[in-house]
Amino acid sequence: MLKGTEVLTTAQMRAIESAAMASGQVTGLDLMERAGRAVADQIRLRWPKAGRATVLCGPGNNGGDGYVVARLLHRAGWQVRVLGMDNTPGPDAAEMKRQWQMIGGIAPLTERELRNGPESDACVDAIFGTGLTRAPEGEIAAILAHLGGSGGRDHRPCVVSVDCPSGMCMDSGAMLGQPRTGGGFAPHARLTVAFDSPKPGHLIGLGPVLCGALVVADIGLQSWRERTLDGPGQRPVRLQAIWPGFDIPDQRFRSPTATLGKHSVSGSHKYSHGHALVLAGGPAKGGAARLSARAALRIGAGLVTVGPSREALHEHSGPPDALMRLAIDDAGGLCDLLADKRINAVCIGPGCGIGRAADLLADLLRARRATVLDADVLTALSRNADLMAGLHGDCVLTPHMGEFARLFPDLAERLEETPTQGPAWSKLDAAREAAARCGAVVLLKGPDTVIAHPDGRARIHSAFDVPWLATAGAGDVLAGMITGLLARGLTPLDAASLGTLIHARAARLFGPGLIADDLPDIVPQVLRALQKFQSSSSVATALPMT
Ligand SMILES: NC(=O)C1=CN([C@@H]2O[C@H](COP(=O)(O)OP(=O)(O)OC[C@H]3O[C@@H](n4cnc5c(N)ncnc54)[C@H](O)[C@@H]3O)[C@@H](O)[C@H]2O)[C@@H](O)CC1
Ligand SMILES: Nc1ncnc2c1ncn2[C@@H]1O[C@H](COP(=O)(O)OP(=O)(O)O)[C@@H](O)[C@H]1O
Ligand SMILES: [K+]
Repeated sequence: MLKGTEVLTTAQMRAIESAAMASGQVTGLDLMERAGRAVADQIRLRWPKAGRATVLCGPGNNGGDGYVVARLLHRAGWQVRVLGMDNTPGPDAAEMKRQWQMIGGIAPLTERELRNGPESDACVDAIFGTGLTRAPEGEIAAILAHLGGSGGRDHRPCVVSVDCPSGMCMDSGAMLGQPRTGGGFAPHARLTVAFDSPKPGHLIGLGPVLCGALVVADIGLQSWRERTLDGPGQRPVRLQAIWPGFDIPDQRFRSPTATLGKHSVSGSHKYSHGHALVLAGGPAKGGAARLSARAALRIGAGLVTVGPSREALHEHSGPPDALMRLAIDDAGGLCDLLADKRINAVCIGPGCGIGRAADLLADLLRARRATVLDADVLTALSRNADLMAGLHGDCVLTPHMGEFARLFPDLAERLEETPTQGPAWSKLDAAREAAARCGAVVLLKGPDTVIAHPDGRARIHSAFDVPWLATAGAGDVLAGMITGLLARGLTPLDAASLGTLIHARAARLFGPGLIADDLPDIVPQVLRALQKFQSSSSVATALPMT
């Protein structure tokens, strides 16, 4: 079952399995038996009454897992039909195949056999797992296309994928040989059982859609995971998932009795909770910045000031009354204001206007405050290499894919290419490369959000279940939340991660019909829930291996 929030690349997973087997304490056969058992157990959990299963076994160890599933389901009273390949797999899979052959036969793994065979309740997809290197072709491609029509939507069986939907690159969530946007052949699983830890592809790209429900099964590799990944020569940076189980990164934030900076709670006051400045734009542009400012207040910044141009100041006179307003005419005015060191976090971009954002940014960056850069300022940045060079480690950039393409066109182009080989270039790779290039935290938005730190640490948040979050102004609210958390003293990576988590949880709590204005006011409910269930939220982390 899902434990912790660590995300592993397929290379890391292989290294861990090899280390476990090299220790002599566990064999490849043991691991395969545990993997197959985990899948069979999940099937039996969902179909407590023995049914009919078709098990599709590929040429490698993923197929080996499939033969284990077939044997265990048969033992549990299921009617099992196996389709397999006429090849000689590695020794472990060969042994599992032999054990199955003592029970039943193996029909050829062809689309015709699959289509013409008796109906089944579950179709176990054990064709390819982490060993996929190129796009499936011919017969296998035809089988995957056939499975793509399943997922329980018609009379065909529910697909249960072993480790991943076959054909999917587990490092990127892309289907090899198919467009990134989907639409080609791909098995849509009802359930995917992955082993030890999720891989990036389960959480980004097409992965969350293709995998269906994801169960991560423990196959007893934890101690080798720690030794392998934390051992000598490894970079101490990890990839994490932000999801239920994600530990809130900062004690200061989650506990009302905790300390904040130097101040104990008994001596704490609004300034010890930080002062956030949200830079707004000219007339008729105030809404976006106001959304950000409200979110920063709700998430717990001690004070929030919104700073529009002088001629727009009167537009900001409405509620919330807790919000302070101050005209900021130009970069000089901003510098004067930032002489007050208590202003410790700034949000620039939402509703700011590209020209004004460009005018203010150089001085803002020189002031070295924790800064969230969103919307218009990202466009300004993309047009000015000097501004880009001024970014620093306390900056968080929050582009959606369109803004990202303006900032890093070459990285975005690579993401458009149809991948033909695994591991395919991914959104995770793109965000990491961007963060390393610009020296700031990059939060690349979408239903799959990737947050990357220049040192290689990265976090993934999947919000495929809240499509209603894609609504005008939701990004402005997110920028405000992160700014508020920066004001509270969280690091840029943690503020971006926690902001993303709270943002999606607020949307989930509200449900369909959400507009961006609703989000800040749901935050208190989310905060209460987070404090109550400190270890029950959702962010995934990946470890780059050198
Ligand atoms: N290594 C281990 O110890 C364990 C592995 N396990 C299972 O083993 C899987 C990985 O096994 P493998 O490394 O054997 O890899 P796979 O079983 O995923 O497939 C690899 C085989 O498919 C071939 N192949 C790759 N792409 C192809 C394509 N497009 N068309 C045709 N053939 C293609 C490869 O040449 C290789 O023969 C995991 O996903 C997991 O299911 C589990 O049993 C747990 C333990
Ligand atoms: N399909 C989706 N499912 C869930 N969340 C999404 C989806 N598309 C976008 N989001 C999220 O919604 C927010 C939209 O932000 P953004 O694109 O900046 O909108 P705006 O500029 O209108 O504020 C981001 O947090 C993004 O991650
Ligand atoms: K599979």
